[in-house]
Amino acid sequence: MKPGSEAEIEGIEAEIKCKLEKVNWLPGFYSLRPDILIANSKSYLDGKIYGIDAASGAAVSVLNISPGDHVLDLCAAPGAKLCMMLDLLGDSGSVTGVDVARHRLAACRTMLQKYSLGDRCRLFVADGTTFSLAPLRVDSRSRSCESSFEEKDERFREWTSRRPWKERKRAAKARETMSLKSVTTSENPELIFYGRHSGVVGLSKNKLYKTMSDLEVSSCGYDKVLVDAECTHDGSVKHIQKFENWGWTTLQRRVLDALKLLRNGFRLLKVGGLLVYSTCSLTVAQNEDIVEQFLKENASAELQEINEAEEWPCKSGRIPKTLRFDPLTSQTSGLFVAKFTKLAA
Ligand SMILES: C[S@@+](CC[C@H](N)C(=O)[O-])C[C@H]1O[C@@H](n2cnc3c(N)ncnc32)[C@H](O)[C@@H]1O
Repeated sequence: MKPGSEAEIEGIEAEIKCKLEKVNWLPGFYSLRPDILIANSKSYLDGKIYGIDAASGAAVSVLNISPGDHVLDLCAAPGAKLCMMLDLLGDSGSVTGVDVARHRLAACRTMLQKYSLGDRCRLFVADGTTFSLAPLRVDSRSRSCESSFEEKDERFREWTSRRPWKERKRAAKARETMSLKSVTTSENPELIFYGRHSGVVGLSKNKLYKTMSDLEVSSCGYDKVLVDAECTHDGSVKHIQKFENWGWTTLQRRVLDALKLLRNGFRLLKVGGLLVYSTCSLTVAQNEDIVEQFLKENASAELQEINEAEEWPCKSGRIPKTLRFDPLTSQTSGLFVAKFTKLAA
């Protein structure tokens, strides 16, 4: 439930004709009978309730988002976790959402606008395995992270969905080039949304597209990173049919992509920051094997205990400190969660 809407719970129950049962292990979460459809209800359309699996909510809460955090969501679309992160962030800090699928990220933008949550958010269509943009730290605390080069290029005005004709033409051309090359690595990520307090308004393009050196990342990188990697979705009953039709090659590709996403997410994390890696797959190949390989490669990565999980209806993964939610144990979709911190080199 959107924070602040709890007071209206009786009205919401009356409207959707169903009692909301508190999920007693996850604050702010309520469960509904599976036959209740909320998508057309007024409460949903007014943004008082969202539909998000409790295990996904748990993965976000593991990040321990606090006001002022600069958060990176490397696989953001369609955006349920991103919305929850923005809700937790309050009125300082920022969330940068990245996704390689433009149409999915556009749906995410619609959701942000529907829930009026986009104020501190920016969305980029980009490949998360190579994304390199720094968070925009505009508060006095971290001014030293800003570059001091002279800016001569034009500055971003407030976001409007009605883009000037010239700008739309430029964006369409950029998309065309991108699809021709079918890689985004050498191109600037495509900014498809930014909120009034995301740090983008008033900024020059040079500054927005400034990438971070490894040295800068240690102090100016993101405070929190979520890598909710694309997987074979076999932990979700809704998607299980798709998994049956996919083969060994799909699995191998997903494993490789997930490892690359995790590596890059971790590269962009500042020292002392937290990264959560999650997938909705139940396979060891997409979960524990990746964690194991990643820890082998990264002496500065430390797997963290998820203390909250003592109260949660989930099991330990095959590697201690990792978690697995599954439909039987947790009455949620399947989800694997691992939490890392970055140690000083
Ligand atoms: C499991 S979904 C993410 C769900 C999302 N976190 C949420 O809560 O709604 C995985 C997403 O990863 C995106 N993706 C796959 N490969 C990617 C890549 N290399 N870079 C960025 N996004 C990628 C897919 O387009 C998909 O939207």
